[in-house]
Amino acid sequence: MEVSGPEDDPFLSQLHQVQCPVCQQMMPAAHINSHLDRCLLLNPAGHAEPAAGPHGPGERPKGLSPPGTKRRRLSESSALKQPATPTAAESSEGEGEEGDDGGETESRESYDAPPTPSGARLIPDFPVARASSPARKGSGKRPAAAAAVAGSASPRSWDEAEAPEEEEAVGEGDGDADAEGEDDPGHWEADPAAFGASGGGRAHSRALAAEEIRQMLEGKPLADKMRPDTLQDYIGQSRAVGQETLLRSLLETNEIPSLILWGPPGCGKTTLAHIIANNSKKHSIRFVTLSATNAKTNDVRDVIKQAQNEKSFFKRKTILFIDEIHRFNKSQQDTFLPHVECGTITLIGATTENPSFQVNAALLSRCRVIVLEKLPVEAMVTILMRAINSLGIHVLDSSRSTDPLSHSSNSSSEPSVFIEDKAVDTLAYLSDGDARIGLNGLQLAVLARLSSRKMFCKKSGQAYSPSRVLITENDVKEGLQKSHILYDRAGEEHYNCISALHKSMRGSDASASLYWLARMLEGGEDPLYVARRLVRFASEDIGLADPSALPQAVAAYQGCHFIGMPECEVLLAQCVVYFARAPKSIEVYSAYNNVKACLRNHQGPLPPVPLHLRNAPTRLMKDLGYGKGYKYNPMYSEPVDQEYLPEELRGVDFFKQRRC
Ligand SMILES: Nc1ncnc2c1ncn2[C@@H]1O[C@H](COP(=O)(O)OP(=O)(O)OP(=O)(O)O)[C@@H](O)[C@H]1O
Repeated sequence: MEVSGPEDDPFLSQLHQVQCPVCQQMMPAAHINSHLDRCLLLNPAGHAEPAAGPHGPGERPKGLSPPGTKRRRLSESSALKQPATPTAAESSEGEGEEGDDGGETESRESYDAPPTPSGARLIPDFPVARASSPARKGSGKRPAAAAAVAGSASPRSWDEAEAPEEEEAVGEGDGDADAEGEDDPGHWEADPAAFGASGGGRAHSRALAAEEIRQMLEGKPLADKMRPDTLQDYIGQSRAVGQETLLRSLLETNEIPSLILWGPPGCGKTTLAHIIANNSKKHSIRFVTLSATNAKTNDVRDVIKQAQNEKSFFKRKTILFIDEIHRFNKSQQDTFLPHVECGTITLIGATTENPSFQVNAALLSRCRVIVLEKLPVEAMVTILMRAINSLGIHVLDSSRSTDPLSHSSNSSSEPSVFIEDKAVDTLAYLSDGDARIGLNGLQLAVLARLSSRKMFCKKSGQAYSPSRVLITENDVKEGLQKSHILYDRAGEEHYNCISALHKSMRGSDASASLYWLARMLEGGEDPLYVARRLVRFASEDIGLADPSALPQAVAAYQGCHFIGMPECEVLLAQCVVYFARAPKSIEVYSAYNNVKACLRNHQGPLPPVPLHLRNAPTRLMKDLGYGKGYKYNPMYSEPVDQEYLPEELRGVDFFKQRRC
């Protein structure tokens, strides 16, 4: 059961037109959130010229464009170099195909037309530092529409400047990361002023020295540092928590129902729980975090006991967040059931697996399932830009010839670290909707670049000057390769690699099989996807040549399910090598295919089941001749001469050849 809003209905979307509060362009309501994400990139302070008027909707009157300023073209960033892959297509699905409010004369076109791969993101002229993030502040008030970036326009504030209390975390897990912060020597929280929702704060144009940036990036992963605390900074996911969704109203009135957050890795499940935690603490609700990867049933019982005490003595509610809830087995999940039922705890579970299969049906029926989607490229760009701005890194228009490194000014107010716009786009694209990969890839790319520069200066005896450093597209690709092997989990690579694995096992090449397995797992492939393929392989390619292959594959699947990555990788490796070395037989597989072909090619009605093979549980059936003449094999010491196929198929042997 997905929480949905009117924007989910394509028909209503057509009827219900809304106006963008930033650029004034009219568009279907369903597109407003994704449009705003991007429109605000162009008009961070809400200074867009009205699009309607004598020039038509979305058309900018000539001359209104600020001199020397190019507007970022959304469609271009989403087109991103590999437009044909399923990932690219998927990314844009559901988020609307609209471009921005456009610049010059093509705005209307870019709203409707498919993305064009030609242009780079347009950014301000070098070296003038300007922000590109919608979430930055610095220009005084946050534009009213900015709230809608995350689908929020509620007057009720979710981001009152209040330092969140630490979450109560039992065991280790994502929830712990937040609690670690204070003690972490490399700790740095993303400057909330740099992208907060209430105006003021660090201006994007603040120039930071390379060394300063390097120090900020050390320590915790950038993804953790950038985890938003408020719904306003929660990018995308408008179908789940956008304006006018039921969930959003419930959250805003602090009526948190029990929830199952279902979505792919890095799409914001834990982040949404973290935002709910921040908010609930303001209302004196306890928020306890457990990770099903390491929590025991006793931990759950302890939490429930404490929740009961809090409820009866202090009338205090408890929200229990369980990350990776699918890792709990059914009986562990049963532990929650009565307590969710009677309201002792409000359960929020996060899972990457389909809850219909992985969550107890009784528990599921007491929770609202919120489906979070893979983040589209545009949302990824917004998230990356938020990090880039808060780090004080400046985006460089790579189509321009000016070389920032050769710029001679030594003014300390000028930015010293730049990133190519196409590097941001590439990172957004290759992250495949996983913000963690994108942010951590960015962190590695910048750190690697800054560190190599420092090393170079040290080796060459030059004084290390935190002058200009440019992060290129290649740097981010390398960064991604280090943090995450380039692997398109939803696109062609996914199918290419699984096919290569299957063929290597079929060809009995254990070494190559391991290679393809590692390529997928290191690239972030779901181990259960690989395990499912192994189950299939066990029957299709090994079959009766080694009947123990199938139980092995099923065991590997279950093992992966129990322990998850990275521990389960060795289970898969063992199974893959076993299969590569196993004798192969396609006897059953091809015979079964022959039968299917026979059925498919059959002309006319299928032949009836021979009477002697029919069961005869009633007298009437017996009278009709059901079961008559059937020879019960165990009663015969000799082989029984009896027909089992319909009359017209007599003599067909599906193991020998296709006869139909
Ligand atoms: N919608 C979002 N808006 C802004 N930042 C996001 C969003 N989603 C994810 N992030 C960033 O990505 C990081 C990882 O996201 P998060 O931990 O919420 O993913 P997840 O869906 O819980 O993934 P997993 O299933 O792997 O645990 C966060 O720390 C945050 O910085």
